[in-house]
This record gives sequence, C-alpha cells and structure tokens, in this order.
Amino acid sequence: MFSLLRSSNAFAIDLGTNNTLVYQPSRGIILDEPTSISFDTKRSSFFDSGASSRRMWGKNPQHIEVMHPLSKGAIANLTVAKAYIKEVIARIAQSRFFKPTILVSVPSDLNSMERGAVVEACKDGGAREVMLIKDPFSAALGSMQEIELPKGVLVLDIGAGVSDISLLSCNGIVMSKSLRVAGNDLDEAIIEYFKANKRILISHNDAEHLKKELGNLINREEVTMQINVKNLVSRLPERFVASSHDVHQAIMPLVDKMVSLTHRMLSELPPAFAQDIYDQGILLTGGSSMLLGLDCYLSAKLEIAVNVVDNPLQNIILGAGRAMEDVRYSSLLGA
Ligand SMILES: Nc1ncnc2c1ncn2[C@@H]1O[C@H](COP(=O)(O)OP(=O)(O)OP(=O)(O)O)[C@@H](O)[C@H]1O
Repeated sequence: MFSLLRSSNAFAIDLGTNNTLVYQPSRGIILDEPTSISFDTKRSSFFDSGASSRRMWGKNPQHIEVMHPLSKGAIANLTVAKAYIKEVIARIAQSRFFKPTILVSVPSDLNSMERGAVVEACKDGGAREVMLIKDPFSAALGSMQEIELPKGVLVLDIGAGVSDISLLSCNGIVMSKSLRVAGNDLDEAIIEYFKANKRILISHNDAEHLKKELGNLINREEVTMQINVKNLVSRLPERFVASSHDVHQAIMPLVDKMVSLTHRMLSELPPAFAQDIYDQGILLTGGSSMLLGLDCYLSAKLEIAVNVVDNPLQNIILGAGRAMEDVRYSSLLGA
C-alpha cells in the first residue's frame, strides 16, 4: 500500500470542516479552498465549489443551494461529500482517466462508520485507493516533530469543527481526548450573544470576522467595529458598532471548555511523559489557534508552555505529505 503513495498519481488531502487542502509530493500544496459545494436545484446539477461557492453562502438565490459536506470533522451528507470529492479530483486531474491514490487526514475521534464514509466518498468520487492518517500525526509531522522516538509530543489541534488533544510517542497515540466544539462554534456563540443581548441578527461571515478582528484573550483594551445587521425589533437593517467586550463575553464559555479539555488531558498524563511535556510544552495548531492570545491564555491557566506552530492552517496537510514521503511513517497509514 505504502508504495502506491510514492507514485506520481498520489496525493494527500486534509478534508476539514471548513477548509480542504491537497498536497502532491514534489509540488507541495496544489489546492487550498473552503469545503463548500453548491447545486442548481432547478436543473438538478452541480453549480460551483470551493471559494466561489462559499462566498455565495447566505447570499445565494433561491435556485442555488450552498452545502457543506462536513460538520464537526465528519461527513454530514455522503451524497454531497461524494460530489465534492469528485470536484476536488477533477481540479487536480492530470488526464480524463485520472484515478489517484489518496491519503486523507481525518480527526482521531472518527468512529469506524465515519471513517468508512470518508473512504466511500473518496472512492465514489474517483479515487483508486484510499488510505487514512489521523490528524494528530499529521499535525506533529507538519511541525517536524520526531514522533517515532520514545518521547511524548502533546498536540492540541483546534480547527473549525473539532478540538483534539493527543499524546504521541513511538509512532502511536498514547491517549487522546476531543471535543466537537471549535472555531465554528465560537462564530455561532457570537451570533447567539448578539441575538440575546442586543436584539440584532448578524451573518456567519460577520461573526467570523468579529472573532478574528476583535477576539483577543489577553489584551482587554476596548476595540470596536461597525457591521451591518438586522434589528430583530424593527425587523429593519441597520449599522451597529460591535465591541471587543461583547465578542469576549460571547466566546469565553467555549474557550474555557477548550481549557478544561486540555486540563483533563494534563491531569491524566502517564507520569513517564511528565518530563517530556513540561520540557517542551503543548504544540498548538489548527486555524483557531490564531485566535489572538489563545496560546497565552492556555499557558497562564495551565501553567505550561504553549507553542503555536508556524503555519496553523497548512500544518496538517504538510504533515500528511511528509507521512507519504517518509518510510519511517508508513505504519501511520491505514484504511
Ligand atoms: N485569525 C483567526 N482567529 C481566530 N480564528 C481563526 C483565525 N483564522 C482562522 N480561524 C478559524 O479557524 C477555523 C478553520 O481552521 P482549520 O482550517 O484548521 O479547520 P478545518 O480543518 O476546516 O476544521 P476541522 O479540522 O475542525 O475539521 C475557522 O473556524 C476559522 O474561523
């Protein structure tokens, strides 16, 4: 199986809740786009996928349906996922009869049915062979950790749909914990906060924008941003000034769930790993690790060093690519 991944027809895919990335050995990352597909319901046909599909979300006309094949790290709709993978394969296709071998990086907590759905979606989408690797391995390899050694590496991955913390050693997972709460839930919490406390409705895009621009877990200086909203009392659109204080209030309960997840993991660490982990700290990855001050907040709460990887959004795909290319990691690949 591993030798198949060394052919020119082999690719690694990070199929994330919000973002899909594809890596080809010798070329690097060849696709990086939102995990989104849209259909024309009048013609019952495919309409668009990737960034242009995602941009239409919430602004789509009646006959276009914008769909997200994944929810919380797992395939939410198999038919939609198959159509999406087919589009991804068409984009990277080298010929009409192109049938690639694919290594897919998936969350470590997927059950066998969820893993089976990923394999089925890729095969029906046009892959010849499909192998899986668990995200924590990809994440650690993406930041050049030597996970084959008898030395603990603790990886905290906070993406869009899943937060996962795993302890790795000797090319295996010693223990892991996960929570299906991550970046998208922070956006939802912001929407709910403004609905309940300010009687206004904001879009998903604006909620994500507020999180990225005003979310700050260490600097509590008040910052504001103007957004266009719908007033739930008058039912009319209006301009509204959102503050960093509001964003902070909205997201903190969920951020504290991520702290508790990490705390539970640290409290259950086998003693043999204590030295390794306290020497090196926690490796923080996933797009949500870019929430300003999250690393310092975790570090202060848990009294341990927290190091954000160099490239949180591309770390997993780079690691999956490394696993494909380096025979030391062939045992990490499975079905
Ligand atoms: N600067 C930022 N501040 C806060 N959050 C951010 C920032 N940049 C990206 N994010 C969040 O990162 C998340 C996307 O991360 P990532 O691409 O790692 O997730 P994914 O792989 O699609 O999801 P998952 O691994 O959970 O299936 C989104 O929720 C996005 O809002």
